[in-house]
Amino acid sequence: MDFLSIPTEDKQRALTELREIKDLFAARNWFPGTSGNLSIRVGDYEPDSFHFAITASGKDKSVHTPEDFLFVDQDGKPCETTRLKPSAETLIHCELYRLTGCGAIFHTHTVFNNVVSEWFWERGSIPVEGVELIKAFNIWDEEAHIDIPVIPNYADIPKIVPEVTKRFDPRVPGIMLRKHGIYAWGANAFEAKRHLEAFEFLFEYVYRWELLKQSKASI
Ligand SMILES: CSC[C@@H](O)[C@@H](O)C(=O)COP(=O)(O)O
Ligand SMILES: [Zn+2]
Repeated sequence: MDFLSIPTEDKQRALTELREIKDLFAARNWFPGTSGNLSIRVGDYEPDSFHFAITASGKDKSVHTPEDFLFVDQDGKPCETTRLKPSAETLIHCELYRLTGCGAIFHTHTVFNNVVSEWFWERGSIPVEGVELIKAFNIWDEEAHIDIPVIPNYADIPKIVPEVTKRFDPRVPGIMLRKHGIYAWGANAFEAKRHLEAFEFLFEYVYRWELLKQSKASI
């Protein structure tokens, strides 16, 4: 599908949703120091042809400006003439859309996600055992176990892309970049938000549980 044939109302709706999510997460301090990025796909999806709205790079995500978002294609190239630069991490969004066909991707840096990614770095994934909120990922087994993949955080973003491809797990709608942040996705903004919130809850749970286990072991 050609970008110009996507209805204007669909593009406007995506921008409004992005603005609302941006406000909400900014209020939770989920974008410290201009970190984080958000995207919502518009129009039809084919693995080699799709479009999405994404946050412009380096912006303070706690304020509104007319230059907060732009539209890019499956290669991360702007769809319209603009002086805005898409997020430096746009290629990670491109790869996640390609792999999943999802409708929205949200990325945040928090202290809890950073700390647990480092704590479990050598293991290659963050284990979560039997916590109720795993159900937010549509995993309904009793006492479910999940492993949230942790991948290296290279300065060169294109180098991260094959790591995403390699470690992507269709059962778990998120990937953690070591000491960097979580990428969570979903069929639409509602689902991606639910997934991101569940990941952040689980990271805090894991952090606190690990700490408790350590203090018990040292008594
Ligand atoms: C300013 S630290 C965070 C960045 O390096 C990056 O990881 C990030 O999440 C935001 O980059 P951006 O280009 O604004 O989308
Ligand atoms: Zn980041």
